[in-house]
Amino acid sequence: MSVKSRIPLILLACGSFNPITNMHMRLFELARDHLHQTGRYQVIEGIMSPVNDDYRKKGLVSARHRIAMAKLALETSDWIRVDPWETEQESWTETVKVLRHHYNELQSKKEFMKNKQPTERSTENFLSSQCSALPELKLLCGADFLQTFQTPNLWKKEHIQEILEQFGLVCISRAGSDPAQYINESELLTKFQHNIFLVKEWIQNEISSTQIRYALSRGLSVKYLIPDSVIAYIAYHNIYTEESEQKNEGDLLQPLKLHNTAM
Ligand SMILES: Nc1ncnc2c1ncn2[C@@H]1O[C@H](COP(=O)(O)OP(=O)(O)OP(=O)(O)O)[C@@H](O)[C@H]1O
Ligand SMILES: NC(=O)c1ccc[n+]([C@@H]2O[C@H](COP(=O)(O)O)[C@@H](O)[C@H]2O)c1
Ligand SMILES: [Zn+2]
Repeated sequence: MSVKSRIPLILLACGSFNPITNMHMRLFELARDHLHQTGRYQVIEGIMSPVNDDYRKKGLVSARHRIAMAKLALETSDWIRVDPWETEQESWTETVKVLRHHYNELQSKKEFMKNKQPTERSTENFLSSQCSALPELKLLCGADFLQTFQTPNLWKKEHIQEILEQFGLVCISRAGSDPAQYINESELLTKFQHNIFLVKEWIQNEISSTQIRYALSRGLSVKYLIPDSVIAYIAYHNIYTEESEQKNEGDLLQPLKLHNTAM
């Protein structure tokens, strides 16, 4: 299959990014390599969508800062961008609705670009009149994210189904998580496994935002784990403190509040 006849594809990663780490950016690079190696896809854009403040996760600092840090970190990427839409909504948005939003955006852009000249931007090029099909939009995540599908009251079954059936998932391995096992254990995931790309990261790396926040709060170095520009931003605004770590302490995650019918 020539590069031109490949299916254009956009990767969307949803998460706290509190703060963004080098591994968050690696997820995109790993997923793109894997999809290109299938010979069927051409990855044209990566979108990082930080979660709304109303998600209520412990230690979640303001979206304004999380967005600013992600923008700084992604300055050196020519294909991954941060999208603030989720953070601009009045409350937390279910992930399937974030996917729907971005897909609708693509459709509107396509309509707009119909008779326009191609520009230097990759996505707009694909949306111009030369290409009839819309790009596919897939949710990008780490293996622990896939595991959360099993948590009672966290996800609606019909949402998991829509994510898998209408969009698809690209899942990067993570130490301590066995995505193949989660698929086997779930009838729904097994049914749609043709739409789940499992990507093995051979250079295992257990950077996590939580560990970064802990290190920072103890005054330890996080250099080479997150970009220098992000380290400088955190220091300048004194973002991660003992106080910020107490935020939402004891609170229930918004999806659990919304989906727990027993409450
Ligand atoms: N080291 C890693 N390996 C694989 N996937 C990762 C890794 N770190 C983060 N991810 C993935 O990145 C996405 C966003 O994750 P998130 O913002 O929760 O980061 P995190 O490092 O897991 O933070 P926290 O420690 O606060 O949970 C999720 O899909 C998560 O699985
Ligand atoms: N039902 C849902 O749509 C649902 C439930 C739990 C988490 N999520 C999303 O998954 C991501 C999880 O991020 P964290 O791993 O940082 O908690 C967030 O973007 C959150 O909005 C979605
Ligand atoms: Zn996480």
